Amino acid sequence: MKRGYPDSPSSSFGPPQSKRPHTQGDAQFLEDESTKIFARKVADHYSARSNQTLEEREASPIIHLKKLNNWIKSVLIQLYTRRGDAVLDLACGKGGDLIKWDKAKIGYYVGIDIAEGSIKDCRTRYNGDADHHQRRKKFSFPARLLCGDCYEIRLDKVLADDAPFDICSCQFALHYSWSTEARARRALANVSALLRPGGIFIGTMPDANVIIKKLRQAEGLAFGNSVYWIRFDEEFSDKKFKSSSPFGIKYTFHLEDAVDCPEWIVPFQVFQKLAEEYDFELVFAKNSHEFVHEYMKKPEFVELMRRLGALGDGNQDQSTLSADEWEAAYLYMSFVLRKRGQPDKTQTSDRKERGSMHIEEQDIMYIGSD
Ligand SMILES: C[S@@+](CC[C@H](N)C(=O)[O-])C[C@H]1O[C@@H](n2cnc3c(N)ncnc32)[C@H](O)[C@@H]1O
Repeated sequence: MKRGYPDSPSSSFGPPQSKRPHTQGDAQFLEDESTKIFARKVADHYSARSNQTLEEREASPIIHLKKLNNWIKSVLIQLYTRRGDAVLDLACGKGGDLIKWDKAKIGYYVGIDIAEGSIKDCRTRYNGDADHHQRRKKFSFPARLLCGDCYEIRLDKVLADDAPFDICSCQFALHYSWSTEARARRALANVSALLRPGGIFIGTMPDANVIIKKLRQAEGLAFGNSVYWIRFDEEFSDKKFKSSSPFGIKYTFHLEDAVDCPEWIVPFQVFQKLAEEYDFELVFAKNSHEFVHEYMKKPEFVELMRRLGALGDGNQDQSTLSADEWEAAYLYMSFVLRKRGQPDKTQTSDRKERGSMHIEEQDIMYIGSD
């Protein structure tokens, strides 16, 4: 078996090192502190991003990429959600997917995010007054919002009455859990504990194989184009990644008009093995380019793409993704995991929905790690 970092999907990063000896005392304290500092940095970055007006959004240099990513999320949601499903939206952000869930006719929604500003925006959007120009009709499902670190806190306790969920979605956010093994495990343990047997975990995250390949092709430690750049820390100057330490591989990611913060590589094969430990089996994993090619073969998703306008409407609007946006899309992949087991059809859910149809500011629950 090839050791080291995988360049191709068939290579392996080696098994997760669950028994890796932890550094003791001061070193452990410093590691914990720096993990907290980075989590705060990520939270502050997203919290500070204000809600854009429709005009500002349309003027974004990556508007077509945003629309393409919305199409990918919509496809995932439409493929795996059934009417009445209870949904856990991990790192829900400003609630950009609320309309998608509404279209899928879900029955209950719980959204959690570490960024207070984003959760507040999500509340405003859910209550129906997010868009300055458009007051949309009320959402048809009750919801609950929480603010906290999903990769630190045990959510099974916090959400004991809301579980089990039929589907969990973590869009463009799971990589923030790969700063340490403990956080990556907490993320998977949380999702596994809250999903029902047979429940589905969908997500989109950076494609480690593409990023590492581009790093190795680059002259230095940075690469990118007019819409994004990625820069690795000096400690990775040899561009070699040990299979024994697949966590904490940090880089800085800048995406025009969207992201500017530390992120972590998620070697997919390690992720898959780790997920198996938490009772997940892989349904599929696809780079965004492959995803587009595959689902653009289906007329309903072609029509959805036309309506969202990522590739222009094929009619008057000929505007489409730029080559640089298409290259940035290549940095991402989507995955679908299924929690092992069969749903118990004889048993009705004993979930006590705690959401409401209108969320007051004081209804947002702030959760800490104790
Ligand atoms: C790129 S945004 C995606 C938001 C949303 N899922 C979407 O697709 O529109 C990443 C989100 O992850 C959230 N996030 C990052 N680390 C987190 C953590 N430890 N716990 C909860 N949310 C986190 C950020 O605050 C941000 O809202």
